[in-house]
Amino acid sequence: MPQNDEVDLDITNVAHGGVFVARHEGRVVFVPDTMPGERIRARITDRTHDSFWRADALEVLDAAPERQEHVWSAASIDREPGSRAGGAEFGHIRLEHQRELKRQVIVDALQRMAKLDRDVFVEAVEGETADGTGWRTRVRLQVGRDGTIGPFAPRSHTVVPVTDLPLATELVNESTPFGQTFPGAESIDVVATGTGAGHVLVNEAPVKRGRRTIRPRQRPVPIREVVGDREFRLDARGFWQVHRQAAATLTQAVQSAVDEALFDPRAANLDLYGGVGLLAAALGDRFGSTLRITSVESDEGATDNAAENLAEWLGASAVTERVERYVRTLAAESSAVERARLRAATVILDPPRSGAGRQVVEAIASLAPAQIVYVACDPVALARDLALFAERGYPLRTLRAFDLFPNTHHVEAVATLAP
Ligand SMILES: C[S@@+](CC[C@H](N)C(=O)[O-])C[C@H]1O[C@@H](n2cnc3c(N)ncnc32)[C@H](O)[C@@H]1O
Repeated sequence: MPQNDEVDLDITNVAHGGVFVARHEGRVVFVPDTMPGERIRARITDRTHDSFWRADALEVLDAAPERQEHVWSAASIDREPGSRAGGAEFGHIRLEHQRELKRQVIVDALQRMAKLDRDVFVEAVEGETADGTGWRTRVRLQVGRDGTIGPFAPRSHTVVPVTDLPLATELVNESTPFGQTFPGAESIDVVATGTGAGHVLVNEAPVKRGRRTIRPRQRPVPIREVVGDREFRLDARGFWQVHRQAAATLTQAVQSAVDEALFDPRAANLDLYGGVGLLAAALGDRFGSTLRITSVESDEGATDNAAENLAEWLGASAVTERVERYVRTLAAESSAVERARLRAATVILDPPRSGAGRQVVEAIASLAPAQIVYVACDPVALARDLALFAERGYPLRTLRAFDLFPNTHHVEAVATLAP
């Protein structure tokens, strides 16, 4: 019989964030490591919210037909919840069904937040492995008090030592110093480039000086990545798409998301949250040498690299600025000529997980561009921003989704918006 906080739960739905939904005593309970259609034994771990509780899955009583042995034994439900490795929340679900659940999360977010009845197909990337392993080119491992490295257990700061990283590429696994300790460090990043170089970067812990917390300055580690025939320079610690096929997949997706009829290479095109210029280059490769585009990014090192990566387009430039501020200034201070160029523009938008938000959406919409291509790594933030854009005259035209993060709950989407 279940004891104390232990309950038997029927799992009915998938929720955003890698957890699943059950009901208990009239409340929603969020549980990881299970899936819809299962009956599980769970332990309630968090009763602090009125509207929902959280629980850990302890044992599967009735398994769904889509359950498989976890692709990463370190994350298996056979382990105590606190010693399961985080970062592979869907690894116990067959890959096809993971995509179906991601589809449901997107469709649900669009319905709830944007009042849109829209289906979407979650596409596998070209050359994906049968079990969705071997794709991560970048991994951050946390360092425990004793210097041990590993991922955190989900929703905790407990480091789980591991001996392999199945989601990562072979080169990441070969480069990872499993079993070594890094006393005093906060984390290590293992980066394997598409050009075949493996890097281990040690991130020193921040130091306290009085009330201030000072992050040690890290020297840049220049690396190269290749997409098709094009080479990109970047810092190993800087942003780069994580799946070995992600940069190529998003390059093609953005190229085909742009409506040629609405595209003007000489307009004041924008690549917002531009990183090292990947998506500006995607437009340059599709629309040619006359392309005019400004890539806007808050990280100065990335912008320096973007300027070099985009050097072959005379009309391309890279600006270090927060997007909120950049678009607000454009909206407030552009001359009549600049405004006309902005009205003809295509705006690419690839924000971090939190999305663009109201301020950025309002400023972009007030520029009245010809079209917007929104690249999103969070379906809920995307749906919220789509609602804001639709209210301002930019309804959703096309939507594609890509499984760029197999065996995790994450999913990427590319949307085109136009009046
Ligand atoms: C999802 S990445 C996209 C990068 C690039 N489009 C690519 O595909 O490689 C988001 C980028 O936005 C930058 N960023 C985050 N918040 C920002 C902000 N408020 N303003 C400008 N850039 C920001 C990050 O440094 C990061 O490079």
